[in-house]
Amino acid sequence: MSQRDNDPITTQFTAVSAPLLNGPRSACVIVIHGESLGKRADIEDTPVIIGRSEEADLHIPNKSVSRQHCEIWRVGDSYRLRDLKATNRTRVNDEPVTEGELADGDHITLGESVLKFISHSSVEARYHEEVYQLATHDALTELYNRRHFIDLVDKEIARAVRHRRSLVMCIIDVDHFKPINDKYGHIAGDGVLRQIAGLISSFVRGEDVAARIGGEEFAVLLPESDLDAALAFSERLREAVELTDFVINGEVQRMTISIGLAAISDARRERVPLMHAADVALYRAKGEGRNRVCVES
Ligand SMILES: Nc1nc2c(ncn2[C@@H]2O[C@H](COP(=O)(O)OP(=O)(O)OP(=O)(O)O)[C@@H](O)[C@H]2O)c(=O)[nH]1
Repeated sequence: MSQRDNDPITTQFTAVSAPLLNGPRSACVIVIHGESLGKRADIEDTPVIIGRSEEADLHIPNKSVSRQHCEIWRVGDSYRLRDLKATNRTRVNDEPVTEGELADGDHITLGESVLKFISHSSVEARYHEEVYQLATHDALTELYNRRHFIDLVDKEIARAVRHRRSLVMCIIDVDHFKPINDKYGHIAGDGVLRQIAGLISSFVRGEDVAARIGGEEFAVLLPESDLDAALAFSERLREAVELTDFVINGEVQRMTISIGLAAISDARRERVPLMHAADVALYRAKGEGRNRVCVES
């Protein structure tokens, strides 16, 4: 170490770390106040619709926001906003607008929510992205957390019902997990949960939504899957966990999971009955001996 390194008044050179440079490259809008805080939409080649509708590109589920409140699109190097005849007219920097060009840092007010327009990659955009990541993901497994999963399930159910598409909920619970904690400790238990989450991630497709919804409970929502496809997915995952060597403190342990499945139907067009049905199936899988997949028809 040189003298300079020890000098408390010398500023040390710091290379800008990669994550800071890898922030969003396009313009984006970020919710900075109100419902959906931290949510972001990038504005690329297609217009971005912001509103309360579950199908809006940036979905803000608050009554003060119209179903389709405003849209933002790119024209060459500039970005424009148009109010979509919202009940609470869109305001930019507190002025009501019908249509106009946006400038970096503009505040867009939609009812009780405030969004910020950021025209290019910036440290601030990265900061908001990290806040959003923390708010929506489970720190241990990096899967979605329960709260965000619930938001996404509501959105996917609305879409499936509207387009008359199938959708299946899988609830996954680790079998006899408590003895692992008791024998090896909580930190080793966390490692097992991370490994199981990794297996779940490796089995899901791009449109599937995987989350950790409780201590040793996970869920996967399979849009556009019927029960046969969901059953095949669940069996593959169950078998992969069963065949995995979990090395804990140098000892090989085998683990199993139980899975409950339920598809949307006329009686299950909302999240609560759908998740309840998958839970009933999971409970049956546990009761019938664990390490199995059960379906609630
Ligand atoms: N390591 C770790 N353990 C957790 C976490 N969250 C919950 N647990 C533990 O998960 C265990 C769940 O135990 P139980 O609900 O009795 O279930 P189980 O032993 O898996 O038994 P079955 O589900 O009936 O097969 C408890 O020991 C909890 O302390 C966590 O974040 N990390």
